[in-house]
Amino acid sequence: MSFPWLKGHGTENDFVLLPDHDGTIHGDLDGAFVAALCHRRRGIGADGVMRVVRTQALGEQSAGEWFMDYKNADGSVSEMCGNGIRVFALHLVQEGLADPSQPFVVGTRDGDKTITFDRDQISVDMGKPELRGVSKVTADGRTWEAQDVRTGNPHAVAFVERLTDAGSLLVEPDYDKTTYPEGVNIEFVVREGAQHVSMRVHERGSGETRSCGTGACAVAAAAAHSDGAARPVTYRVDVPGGTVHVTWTDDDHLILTGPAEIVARGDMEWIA
Ligand SMILES: N[C@@H](CCC[C@H](N)C(=O)O)C(=O)O
Repeated sequence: MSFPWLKGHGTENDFVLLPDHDGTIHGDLDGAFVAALCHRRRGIGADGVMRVVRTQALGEQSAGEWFMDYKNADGSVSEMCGNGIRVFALHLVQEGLADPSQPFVVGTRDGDKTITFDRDQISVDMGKPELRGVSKVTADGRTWEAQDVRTGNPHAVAFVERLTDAGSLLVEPDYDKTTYPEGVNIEFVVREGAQHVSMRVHERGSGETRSCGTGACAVAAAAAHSDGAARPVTYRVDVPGGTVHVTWTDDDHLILTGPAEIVARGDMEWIA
């Protein structure tokens, strides 16, 4: 059986999109199938998969018609993906399923997210960050303190001198399993100037990726917190795949702004 699919990315965090509007094609979106699709050698290759499905068809609660059913490259479920939701929103707009002239809502496992288009930039209201305590992360034989930040999903943010300090990131850095029993996305951050940082990330369920939107939000919140910055404040966050901006508003919301691109579409027959 063939089914529609698309490939897209947001600052090179790349995704396979599976339109399944009524939830009749992909069942529960099997984790093993997602992992096979995402494999960089044996599959299509991606950091994650997003099923484009009606909220009602999944039985989820959302004010939005469309729900981002997101899974990581290893098939595990995550609550939220900041780059993915911009790609998802662009797809809805390109297919005439959402109107970019006004804000619209997309449902996620982290609740409803409001999307706003401004030419080639897409903004997502990511909600309120939660800054918890500090734990430790270890990579390439070195250990740093890391700020625990929740931006819908868990993050450990470590400020380092150089992005290369974290080594190859081919293996998952060590982290405090008591603080993060559900696993964690780990960001290594360098300060580049006032309200300007750069980062690398090792994502839970996907390994090192070229960008992470929820991670950029966690990094901006951790930097603003340690700077004692007055709100509203905007941080520029450089990632290996480009640049995003994060504004921490007066009313304590993080707004993630960046690009998105759909690069391919077609029908697929998965025969593996
Ligand atoms: N790349 C994403 C985050 C995807 C989910 C993450 N790996 C997790 O397991 O929480 C982003 O852009 O936010």
